[in-house]
Amino acid sequence: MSEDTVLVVIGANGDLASRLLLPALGELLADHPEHRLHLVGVGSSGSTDARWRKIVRTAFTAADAADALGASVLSTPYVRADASTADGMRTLLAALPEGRVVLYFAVPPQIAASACRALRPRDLPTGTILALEKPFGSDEESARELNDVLQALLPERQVFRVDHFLGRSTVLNLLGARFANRFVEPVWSAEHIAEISVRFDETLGLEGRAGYYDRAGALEDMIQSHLLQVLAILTMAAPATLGERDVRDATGAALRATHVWEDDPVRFSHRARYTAGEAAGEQLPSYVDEPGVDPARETETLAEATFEVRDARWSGVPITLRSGKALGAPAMEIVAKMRRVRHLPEGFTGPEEPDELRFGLGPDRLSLSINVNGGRDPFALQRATLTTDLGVGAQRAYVDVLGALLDGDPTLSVRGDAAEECWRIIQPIRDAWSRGDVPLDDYPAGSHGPASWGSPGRGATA
Ligand SMILES: O=C1O[C@H](COP(=O)(O)O)[C@@H](O)[C@H](O)[C@H]1O
Repeated sequence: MSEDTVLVVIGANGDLASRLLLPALGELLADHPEHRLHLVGVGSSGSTDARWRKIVRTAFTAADAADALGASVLSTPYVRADASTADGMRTLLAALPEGRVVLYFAVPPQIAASACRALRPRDLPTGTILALEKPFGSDEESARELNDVLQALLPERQVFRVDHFLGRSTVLNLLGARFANRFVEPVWSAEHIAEISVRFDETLGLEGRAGYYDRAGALEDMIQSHLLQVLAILTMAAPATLGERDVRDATGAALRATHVWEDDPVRFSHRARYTAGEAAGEQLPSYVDEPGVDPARETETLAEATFEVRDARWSGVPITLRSGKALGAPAMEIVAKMRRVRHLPEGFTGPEEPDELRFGLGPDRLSLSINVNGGRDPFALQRATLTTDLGVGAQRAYVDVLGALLDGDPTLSVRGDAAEECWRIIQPIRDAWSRGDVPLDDYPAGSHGPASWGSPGRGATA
């Protein structure tokens, strides 16, 4: 029989644990009752095993997985320890039951980093896995320094830099759509694709997260992390296998080749923040009036930037990444716009639009828009769009992340070198913004962004 897992949630009393991790764990265990685990809660404040078990039960019940608690969870001890100190980490490690240890840091990244710095390799039971949430470091240098700390503790394949977008079903579907279709794979290059846009417009505002978000902003919160991972999957060369090494080598190579379009962040990046308005039926104050926001920081709530993957497959294709909060409608999708046909036979009437392949990132769907004819006017071109729902939805992202963690498979977590690259890629934009070279525009909450930006995904014509 395989060893039991000791899943240690550091930050047991926090929002991430109760809102995302525990419901996802409940779902995972309901689907995979073969897992056996001790679920240890760790917090710096006093609590009890019973109170922690209640948090777990509430989250499992919300996920319709209450039975999984009795079936798969062997125990739910709570340990009081300050994980940011060496003493705290030792206290918690000494209190763990026997089994394969997975330490999940559901705490602010500075605490996770201090905890890792406080550890010595001999403190960690053989085979321990560490899971860290974003942001991983705060720039390329600090990410490298943290990677060095981790490398001294554990082999890379035991470090999970969690990016839940890599568990989103549409993002996973990109692999199948790209590499398992003869009519996609050969045309997935600059020769046939004119531009790509990845957009993640949310209607939600700050949701009380000023403490984190006001320091991060949209560029770091979404583009540096999730959307660059999506870009990597969209543009990577075909891996020989879906094994951890092949996939992460390929995404790493794509990121290493990625640069701001024309190396000109002043022209090819934009930032803005919301003013008062109504989004998703909720009245929102101006971002600067949200509780906890420091107006002097000039944090953007909407960011857009265009990149190029400078390799033989992609040079010359603008790839625009955009994400923001408090926008008028959710718009979450990847759009690959094809080039026009080399020669359109004379005689067609009607507009010939570039073909488009769209991947919806919520709802998750795939749609292909092409030109056809044969209607009442037999040679008039018209648009036909074929759409299909895909996958199981974004809410499963953490289920897949946790499943991979319990299976010890890091394929869909961010490798150390990729984490550093993502900071390197956005650094010229951060520099231009902090010099004040790119204006901080504004947009009313509930609008589609600053009117002067035009339509998103306009790529290198920006
Ligand atoms: O990591 C984050 O992602 C969410 C969007 O992802 P979703 O799966 O919750 O839709 C974003 O709202 C948040 O600001 C960011 O930190």
